[in-house]
Amino acid sequence: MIKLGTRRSALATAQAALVADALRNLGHEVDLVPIVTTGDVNRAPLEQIGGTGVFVSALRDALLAGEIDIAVHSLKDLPTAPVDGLTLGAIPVREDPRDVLVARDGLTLGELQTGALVGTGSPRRVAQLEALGLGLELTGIRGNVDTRIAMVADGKVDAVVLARAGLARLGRLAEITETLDPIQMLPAPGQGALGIECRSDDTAVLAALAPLDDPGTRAAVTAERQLLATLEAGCTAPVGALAEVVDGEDGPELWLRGALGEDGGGVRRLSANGSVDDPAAVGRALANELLEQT
Ligand SMILES: NCc1[nH]cc(CCC(=O)O)c1CC(=O)O
Repeated sequence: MIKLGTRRSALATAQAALVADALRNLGHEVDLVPIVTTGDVNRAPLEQIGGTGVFVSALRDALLAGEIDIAVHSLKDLPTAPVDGLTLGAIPVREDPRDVLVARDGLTLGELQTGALVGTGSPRRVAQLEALGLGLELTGIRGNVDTRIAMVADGKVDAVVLARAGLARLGRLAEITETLDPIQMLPAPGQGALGIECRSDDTAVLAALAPLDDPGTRAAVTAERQLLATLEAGCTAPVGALAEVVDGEDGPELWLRGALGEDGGGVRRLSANGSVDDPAAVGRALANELLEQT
């Protein structure tokens, strides 16, 4: 019996169900264990209560205490610092990593008028939206995906920016009015990917998780997360990153794009290629290049 810990939000529940089903299809018995985190109870802005890491620590505590055997995380919410005794046993194939616009009347970003109110609490999204110079009015919002979409329907904002992957997992792709090109809006490091965490010494669970791992996704998100770690940006800082395994002249290569919000507004963007066998090196190199430009 594998005990899978999950938060109660619709997105966390959907993601836990995906992993539970995959494990059951492989013949494992899975028990879902609900976990409540500070971020679910306290509605204050995330920056005030410790960033998106607050969603993660309760799950990690339960893992280390043996109350659960695996935790399913949105990789973009998982702090980059390793935790003693825990490891990512599997990183499954990722969903479309891009951000999307959900706007009133089917509008796209380019169709929103100057002064249109766009809801997002993410410094990464704010930095990149402002850099487009569209004169949009940005307002910090928090809440789950349903709440954010409801703010558009209720006329509280003209649009919100969300991760496409979340909408896909909640069956709400029909709400999207535009999928944003990463040239304008680089997603968060790890966006669209799940990280399945377990105890490093739990050989039975590690063996159960191994078939769920996708090496290409693991390489891509390793590069993105190393870029973030090297920038020492933490999870609420304005960093965008997107890596892909592409066919190079001498076989597969890792292609990484990075975006860094600057203090005075504006966004610095760079990209790098490197070996699929050392994705962290690609992330580190690109981070250093971005820092050199400051
Ligand atoms: N920060 C909340 C969060 N964490 C993961 C997702 C979406 C799913 C994913 O990116 O894997 C979302 C919602 C959003 O940003 O729209």
